[in-house]
Amino acid sequence: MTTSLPAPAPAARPAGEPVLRVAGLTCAIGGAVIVSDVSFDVAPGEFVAVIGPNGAGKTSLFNLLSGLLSVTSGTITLDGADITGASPAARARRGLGRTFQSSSVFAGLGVRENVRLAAQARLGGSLRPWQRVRASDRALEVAERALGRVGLTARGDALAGSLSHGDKRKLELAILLATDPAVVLLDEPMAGVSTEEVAGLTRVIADVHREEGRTVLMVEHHMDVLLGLADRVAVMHHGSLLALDTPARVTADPAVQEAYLGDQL
Ligand SMILES: Nc1ncnc2c1ncn2[C@@H]1O[C@H](COP(=O)(O)OP(=O)(O)OP(=O)(O)O)[C@@H](O)[C@H]1O
Repeated sequence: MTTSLPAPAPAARPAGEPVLRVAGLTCAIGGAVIVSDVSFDVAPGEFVAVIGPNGAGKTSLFNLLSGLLSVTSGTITLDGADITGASPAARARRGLGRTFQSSSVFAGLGVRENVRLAAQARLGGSLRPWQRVRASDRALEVAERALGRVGLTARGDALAGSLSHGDKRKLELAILLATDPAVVLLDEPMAGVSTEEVAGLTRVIADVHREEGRTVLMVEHHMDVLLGLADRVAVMHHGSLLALDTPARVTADPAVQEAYLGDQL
């Protein structure tokens, strides 16, 4: 049984335009500029890695994109629409989804139930009561499909809290996929994952990108994983965008090596 979520509203974005455009993005908090004049475009289906030393502004950039932090100046355009002042929920409805560094899973609920709730919220949020039963059936189908995509079908009945770190990360991804985002922000999806589980999680993320055609932006400290997945790498340093180029060019860039002060890239 296969199903898909309702087709998203037609994009306002003309063909060839970026799916995400960030222009002059700046965020100042209490006199400190934590993101400074960052501009870049992301093409539909592109995989952009976001790297940088600790405190460089990577998570803050994601918080600005997803609406958890307010923009001081600059604009964010998603699929042709200005979302700079939109709420996180409005951005999610427009197709911007994100995972968090810390786990967002309900540990006391079943694995399938966690994903079904996310699908239900997406499908049933604006429905009238008599339409909700149908939405509930469809939410279960969407949940099964998302679990299949991340390889957790067999764990559907398990309590989410009983999963290994790696499987919890897969569950977070399934929860995200159930909301059918066009642009996916992954914030350190490998954090806390055992070395043995990194390869499996990397494959799942690669599939979500290649086979599902989703645009991915990913912050990750596992550099070997990132450089293998990414079309381009954005390097943040002191809140600014230091470089944005192919993995090969970025790793050879003396300014990037300097930013890491000799740390292995
Ligand atoms: N809400 C906030 N209020 C004040 N300062 C903040 C806030 N959020 C982040 N910062 C500061 O902004 C800077 C960038 O932090 P951020 O978490 O974005 O860096 P990062 O590159 O994600 O770091 P890490 O790799 O360690 O997660 C840090 O100096 C941090 O202390």
